[in-house]
Amino acid sequence: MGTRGSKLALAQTGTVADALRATGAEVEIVKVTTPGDQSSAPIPTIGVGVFTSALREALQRNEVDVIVHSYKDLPTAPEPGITLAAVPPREDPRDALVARDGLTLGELLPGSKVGTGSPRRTAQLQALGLGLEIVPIRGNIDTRMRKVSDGELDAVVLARAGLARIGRAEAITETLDPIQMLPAPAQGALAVECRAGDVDLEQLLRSTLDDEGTRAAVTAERSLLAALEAGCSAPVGALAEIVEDLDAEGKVVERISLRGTAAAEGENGAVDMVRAIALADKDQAAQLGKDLAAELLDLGAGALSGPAQ
Ligand SMILES: NCc1[nH]cc(CCC(=O)O)c1CC(=O)O
Repeated sequence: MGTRGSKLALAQTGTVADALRATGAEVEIVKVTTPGDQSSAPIPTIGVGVFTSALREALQRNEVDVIVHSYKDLPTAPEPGITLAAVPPREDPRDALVARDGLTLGELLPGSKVGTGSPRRTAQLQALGLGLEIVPIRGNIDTRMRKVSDGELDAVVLARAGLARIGRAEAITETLDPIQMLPAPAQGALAVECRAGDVDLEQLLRSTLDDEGTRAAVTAERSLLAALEAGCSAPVGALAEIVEDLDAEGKVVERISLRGTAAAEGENGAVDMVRAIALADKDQAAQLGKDLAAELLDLGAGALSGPAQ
């Protein structure tokens, strides 16, 4: 099983390995270095797939048989020769604030320095109108949090799932409500891949690890992202949830509710975030994402150009 060497990647891969070992399978973990780990340039500059393509190459070269990614780091285009074998149950998808002195977002004074390297988080933080100063940062989770404990920043925004997986959830001072901050498409979910054609392994991975509800939710979110033709660094947020609804006969059925947000040009060229929500049957996840993307485009999403939005 191939993994990046970061604490987060090792924790994620370890969870998947343990689930497989519980079925009696023998698993060996192999570390693969990716250009995303070696460069400290901003992600929007070095491009989508920096964390994932080296792992996929190791898989294609038969150096490893299974790879585990943070699903949100995967490009939206499918990779020939590689199969998404399983999407395990998702962690809490929300973003989290790690602030000094236990502060929440609303308690941060105007001019407070909040660190994030994500255009999506930047745009949504600015849209809150709190007068926060957004400071671009990169590095692993520990490096980012250290900027708060060192006093260089007042707060950082990180994925709750990443903090939970490396055992640092206690540092969270506020879990951000999706009404304020929609997470990245597929945030908190893992993608487990193997070579297409490795059918026995694919079957084992799917039956052991796959979660149908998570798969439907991330399918909707990523279909929205793909339809907006945005990479992982673009300010697109999406969150799908499986909800109970009543059908025409009054019977309880499960549907998918999808919320999305994307950047649009506001007054005087400012970045505005437009938002929309839609509901569909669970087997319509991909179409739901496309429909919501169309609605966001109608509202003005995508009016801005350039790669690093
Ligand atoms: N882009 C980096 C990245 N990729 C996955 C996670 C966290 C885990 C997840 O979202 O599943 C993170 C760190 C973060 O956004 O705080």
